[in-house]
Amino acid sequence: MQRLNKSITHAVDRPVKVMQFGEGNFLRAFVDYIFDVTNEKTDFNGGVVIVKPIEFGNLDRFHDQECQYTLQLRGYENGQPKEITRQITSVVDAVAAIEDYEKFMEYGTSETLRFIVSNTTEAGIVFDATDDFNACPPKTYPGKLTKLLFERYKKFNGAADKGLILLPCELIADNGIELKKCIMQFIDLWKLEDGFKTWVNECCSFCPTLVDRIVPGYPREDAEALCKEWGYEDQLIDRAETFGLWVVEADTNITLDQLKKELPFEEAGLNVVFTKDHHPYKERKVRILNGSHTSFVLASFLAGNNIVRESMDDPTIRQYMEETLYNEVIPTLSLSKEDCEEFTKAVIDRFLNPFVKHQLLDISLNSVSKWEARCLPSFLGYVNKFNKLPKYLTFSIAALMSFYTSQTEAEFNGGIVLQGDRNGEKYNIRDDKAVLDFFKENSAKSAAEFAHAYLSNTAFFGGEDLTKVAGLEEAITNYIEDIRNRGMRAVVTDLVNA
Ligand SMILES: NC(=O)c1ccc[n+]([C@@H]2O[C@H](COP(=O)([O-])OP(=O)(O)OC[C@H]3O[C@@H](n4cnc5c(N)ncnc54)[C@H](O)[C@@H]3O)[C@@H](O)[C@H]2O)c1
Ligand SMILES: O=P(O)(O)OC[C@@H](O)[C@@H](O)[C@H](O)[C@H](O)CO
Repeated sequence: MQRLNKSITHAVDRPVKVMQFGEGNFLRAFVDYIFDVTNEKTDFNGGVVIVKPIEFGNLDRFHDQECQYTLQLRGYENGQPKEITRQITSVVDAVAAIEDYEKFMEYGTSETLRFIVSNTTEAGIVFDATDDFNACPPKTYPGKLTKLLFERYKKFNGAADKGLILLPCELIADNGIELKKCIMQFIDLWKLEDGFKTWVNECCSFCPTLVDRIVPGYPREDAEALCKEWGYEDQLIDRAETFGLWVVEADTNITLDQLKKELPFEEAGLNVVFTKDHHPYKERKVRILNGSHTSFVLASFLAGNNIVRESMDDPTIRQYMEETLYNEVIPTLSLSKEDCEEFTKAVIDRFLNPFVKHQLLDISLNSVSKWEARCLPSFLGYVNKFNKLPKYLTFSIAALMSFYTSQTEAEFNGGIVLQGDRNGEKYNIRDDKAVLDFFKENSAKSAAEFAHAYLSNTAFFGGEDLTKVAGLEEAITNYIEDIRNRGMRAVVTDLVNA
């Protein structure tokens, strides 16, 4: 069978206007789709060049099919099933920042470039004082970007119209502001000239954004049948839900009107909100949708489920999930109860999407930092507001600790994971090395010692010592002991019935 290529998709040659750091499933199902539709429906006419920002992995799959790929969006809209299968042609090239450094810089300093998007996971936007300006490229994402901007500033003699608009998609708080902060730190560390600092400050826009689309990615089970049906081979098939929302905040260097004009997403009929304040959208999404994932997924997995949809069909987990959101998360949010309840209802419908097989183990990646970012604010908000422990959010800590229980290391995708045991079946626990080392060392201890070690580890809870929360250590100790003795299914069933 022929490999997908430009002659099949009839891709049009377009100038590179967008540079995208990250080649993962999410950006391809979201940002590249958005630019693809915008190219079709408006005169935007911009290509995306994908940059692989880290050493890991290679871009052969992209080059083998001239960066073309098929995206399948599936879900329900107004009670009716909806499916969009679309050949994405917006990506015009893919380069590795390390291996293809010169080409990467060529794109970075091209006349036509105007936007930078990124999704480098929660680990990407960091300042590291050991990063080196003279390295080609510097090792961190913000370090690479600082050097790229500097080369651009030099090449165009600081021309104001050669500044860039940065649209980071990472799910961290104030992603645009954090990214700019890191760049400013690198400018100071590397003693780059004042004119450059002024150019970055005045001619580049760092727009915080919030993204929302559930992307399970490559459909392993169906890929062969799909390729047969389409009549071509595609190693980059991507699958996601039909729902998608991008909230983009204008920074002070650009007006909302100019941003809308430069990014004609509204004209293209896309669900993009341009706003002066993205915070309410972010709080609602991260605390309700992501917080819900992080609080029920580990318990659900240990209770025997494998995907989100199956968890929603499990009455015990469904009740766990709904009571967490309605009784414990929503009362801690700043938006109105009505607004939050409407959003929650929509999230439940999205979790029920029969076409999306979202693996619990995929969501479980890096759960310790996710609990801190997505659940801790609701947990502490509830304790402060009601002066008691929230039943389910408290239990979710014990579920996380049970899921992370292991002394066995294994190799996975070139890295080290811990191997958990679900009734004799092995599963991978994937997180930062320091987190895995902690659980390897502590998870075999008595329930009381394990609970004390975890809750008092302030690095896991934004500097908070959770042993100071009245009754928490005892509650977690009891849950852990109970789960060890009777298994997750029995304990979680009793929990929802209590
Ligand atoms: N999958 C979803 O449903 C979904 C939805 C919304 C947001 N997200 C966000 O997307 C991210 C994961 O993306 P994905 O699902 O496409 O996974 P992925 O593993 O396919 O992609 C991750 C990307 O991040 C890059 N990366 C990883 N560590 C990095 C580092 N330290 N510095 C620079 N780049 C780094 C990788 O090169 C890769 O391009 C997560 O941060 C998640 O919050 C995912
Ligand atoms: O992608 P992660 O690993 O950061 O988090 C897992 C899920 O909560 C997440 O992917 C959601 O499905 C997504 O954020 C929805 O927009």
